[in-house]
Amino acid sequence: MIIGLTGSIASGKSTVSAILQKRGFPIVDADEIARLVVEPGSVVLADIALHFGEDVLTKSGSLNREVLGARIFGNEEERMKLNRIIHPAIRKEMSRQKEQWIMDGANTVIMDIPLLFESKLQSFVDKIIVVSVTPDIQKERLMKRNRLSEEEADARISSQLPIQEKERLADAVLRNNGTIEETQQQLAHILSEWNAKP
Ligand SMILES: CC(C)(COP(=O)(O)OP(=O)(O)OC[C@H]1O[C@@H](n2cnc3c(N)ncnc32)[C@H](O)[C@@H]1O)[C@@H](O)C(=O)NCCC(=O)NCCS
Ligand SMILES: Nc1ncnc2c1ncn2[C@@H]1O[C@H](COP(=O)(O)OP(=O)(O)OP(=O)(O)O)[C@@H](O)[C@H]1O
Repeated sequence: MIIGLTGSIASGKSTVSAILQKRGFPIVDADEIARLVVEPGSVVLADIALHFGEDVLTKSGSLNREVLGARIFGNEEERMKLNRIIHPAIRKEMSRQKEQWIMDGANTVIMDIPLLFESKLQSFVDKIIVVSVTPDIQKERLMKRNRLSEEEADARISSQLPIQEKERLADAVLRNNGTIEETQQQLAHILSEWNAKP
């Protein structure tokens, strides 16, 4: 079974994915792949520099994530431009890793994809878990983790589908407002209902 793990920015996907990894589930992580495909020397990074200018690169030639983030969050045209450049490479590598895990005999593969609904990737997966938080907690955790102002946090949150919409499209919703232990319990319940084993 392929389980899609999604949610909103800073709702707790990586936290849940770390719990799953500890329990032995193989993880395909779209954020990690997004970093892999822009490594110095890659075609995708060259393409980004061509379309966004050399100032999105650091002196050593790697991607300056802070600069590019500030350019795309809050500017829909720029964000779509980046998505068009980087998403095909991310999708290709996600499929490759998934196939590899299946060939290696995994029963269940977890695909952690923040933009699963926005990018219409539902057909990649059999079941979808949405990790959800209330808007206040989400903003607070995002501002703290990324050291963002309220305005910057709002720009990132509003670049994605509203969390309520994602909840409606989910097979299961994990409410990550409380402690990690509470989240862990909800997760165990979902996995046992689906009989999902690594
Ligand atoms: C703009 C970049 C360089 C900013 O890097 P930064 O280290 O600040 O953020 P990071 O990559 O850790 O992403 C954090 C979260 O932001 C959200 N996010 C990232 N990219 C996007 C996007 N294009 N649209 C909407 N939300 C996004 C996701 O929820 C993600 O989990 C980076 O996010 C990026 O390369 N984005 C494009 C790739 C992408 O769409 N990634 C999302 C998963 S496919
Ligand atoms: N139940 C919880 N209690 C307290 N803090 C939490 C909880 N769950 C997650 N956090 C914290 O909230 C922040 C966001 O969580 P996490 O990074 O897992 O979200 P994410 O959905 O993966 O984010 P992104 O979309 O940006 O990749 C992190 O700093 C994390 O440590």
